[in-house]
Amino acid sequence: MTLLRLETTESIARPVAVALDGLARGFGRRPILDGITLSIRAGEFVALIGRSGSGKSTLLRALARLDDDAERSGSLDVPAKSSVLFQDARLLPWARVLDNVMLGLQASDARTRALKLLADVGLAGREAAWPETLSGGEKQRVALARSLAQAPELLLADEPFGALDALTRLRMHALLFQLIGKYKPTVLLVTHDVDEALTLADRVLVMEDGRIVLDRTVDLPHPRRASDGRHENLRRSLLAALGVYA
Ligand SMILES: Nc1ncnc2c1ncn2[C@@H]1O[C@H](COP(=O)(O)OP(=O)(O)OP(=O)(O)O)[C@@H](O)[C@H]1O
Repeated sequence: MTLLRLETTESIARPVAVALDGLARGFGRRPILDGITLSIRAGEFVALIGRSGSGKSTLLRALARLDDDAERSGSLDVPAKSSVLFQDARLLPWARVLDNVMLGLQASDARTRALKLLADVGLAGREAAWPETLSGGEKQRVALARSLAQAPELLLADEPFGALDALTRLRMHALLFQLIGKYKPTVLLVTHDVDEALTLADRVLVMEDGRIVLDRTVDLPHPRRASDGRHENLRRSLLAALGVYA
């Protein structure tokens, strides 16, 4: 009971990492984000789900400041240090694994840091490998190591496991959860997968037509169990918000 009260106090005290106020984006006057107001606390793990075309990637790109081509209004406050993890690992094919992870690192301890991150993702000993010799899951491990090596305050992940087989995806969930616990960035994960969102996130947002139509806290202990009744109820309400009735 005491522990519960302490955790609640801590979450209230945590500073806001991401603040959006009336954020709107469009292309050629076509509105895609329709005035989103949202705040995410430091260290919070937020999953964003929604139908295809609802605007999830557009929102993520706005947070990553990768949307110079869009018509824009509203305000956006995000941490200076953020990293983006995409569905494809986007490794440089001409650079070995270690050099891929060290890419863009300025600090004198860049090599040590990259080696540590590669060990964290289970790729110790593969530092000299070329990207083309890695499996899809291994490539995403390198991409995850590269993202975390930047010590991001905000990790933005756009369907990072979408192209992986089901078993590899489950293993990546466990790895991501473990590393987020260790490095504690704020996370926004875009996914189509309600179960992925419920396995990992503290909070799930459902997006539709450029708006957040549902914002649910996932107040369930880890590891999350689909057999838990509250888990199942939450799953159903998220699916219903997506227009799917289970
Ligand atoms: N650079 C762009 N120029 C024009 N239209 C764009 C651009 N980027 C996105 N859009 C449009 O914005 C809408 C939302 O796209 P977005 O990629 O954000 O959706 P999404 O929810 O991430 O979809 P999915 O789940 O299929 O990836 C789509 O209709 C898309 O065509």
